Amino acid sequence: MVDQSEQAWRVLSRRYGAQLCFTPMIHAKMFCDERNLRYRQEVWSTGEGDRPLIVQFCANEPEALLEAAKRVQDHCDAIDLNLGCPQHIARRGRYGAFLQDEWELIHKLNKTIEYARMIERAGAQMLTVHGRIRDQKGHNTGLADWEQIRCVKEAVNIPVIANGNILYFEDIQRCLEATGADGVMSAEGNLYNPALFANHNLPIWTMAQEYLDICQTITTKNAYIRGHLFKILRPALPFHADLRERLANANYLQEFCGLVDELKKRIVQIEQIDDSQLEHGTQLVSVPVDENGIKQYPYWICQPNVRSIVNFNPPVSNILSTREDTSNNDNDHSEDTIDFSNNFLG
Ligand SMILES: Cc1cc2nc3c(=O)[nH]c(=O)nc-3n(C[C@H](O)[C@H](O)[C@H](O)COP(=O)(O)O)c2cc1C
Repeated sequence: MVDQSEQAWRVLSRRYGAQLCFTPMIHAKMFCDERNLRYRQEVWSTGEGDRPLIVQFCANEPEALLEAAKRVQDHCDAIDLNLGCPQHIARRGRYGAFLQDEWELIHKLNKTIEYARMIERAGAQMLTVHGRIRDQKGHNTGLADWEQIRCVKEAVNIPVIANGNILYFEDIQRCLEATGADGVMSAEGNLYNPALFANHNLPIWTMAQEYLDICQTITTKNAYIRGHLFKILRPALPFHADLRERLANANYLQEFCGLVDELKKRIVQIEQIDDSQLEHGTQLVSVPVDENGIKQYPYWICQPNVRSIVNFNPPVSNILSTREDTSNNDNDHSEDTIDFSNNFLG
């Protein structure tokens, strides 16, 4: 995840059950540019315990992809090519989901032809499929279509990782059963509750403090930290606008730590919470569920952001895409939907 699956976040996510992590998407050409070492330092760091790790690149020149891959090959377990980013910047840069229009180029990049099967024949050893089309972003995100992922899984022989709609721990098993996939990937679900894979719902301050502790030992950009804290603390921030403001302006690790402590102090006092009971991940046994299947956690517990489900518009039939980058506020829906399912299903 761009700006969000940095080393410190991966350490946290692995502690809570993530068994395989991806780096943020890295621009292969910029990564290899000796005049842009700053970019390389910003987007790439790893260390002990950060395996298995997949490094994701975006590229439209085979040579750049190869060179970038060679630079990291001793520090990771696989290289992933982004074929899913639907943002403006990807269109301008001719990468991500816009390579869907450039099969010749994909063929060159992967030595294959014919999308899912093509990618398999190319020598890809694993395929991660996000069951949304390119236009499903921003307010139109909606639900991912697991049926389409199942079709891809049936069409290829390499392991398939299913992606999309993982809000709760139970969704992992549901998704595995619905798609027949070999694994499940979560992006947004993980950002709002990094303990998703461990079936824990910790207080937001416990999770935030643990992440900040990791950042004490792994240098992490303030912008990344701010982004993560906004998501972890999200359910409580509307009630503490002053802390939201402090978070927006914080520039030192100590400031981040201070505001998380303050938030905790306030909530524990207001809600009369016995924090000692909660530190190690309480299973909230009976959480009410609304008519859309959304669990009604207290606002101080890590929980998914359900924006995309609430605004769900049924997607057109036969959809399929790879992954989407929702990190930018890109609300351009002017493009036509492109249906690749027939190519996948053969
Ligand atoms: C903040 C953010 C950054 C993302 N960055 C990337 C990226 O760098 N590469 C990629 O393939 N997908 C990226 N995605 C898309 C996710 O990998 C995933 O396909 C999408 O969010 C749907 O999965 P989810 O429902 O679990 O969030 C990003 C998503 C988010 C929320």
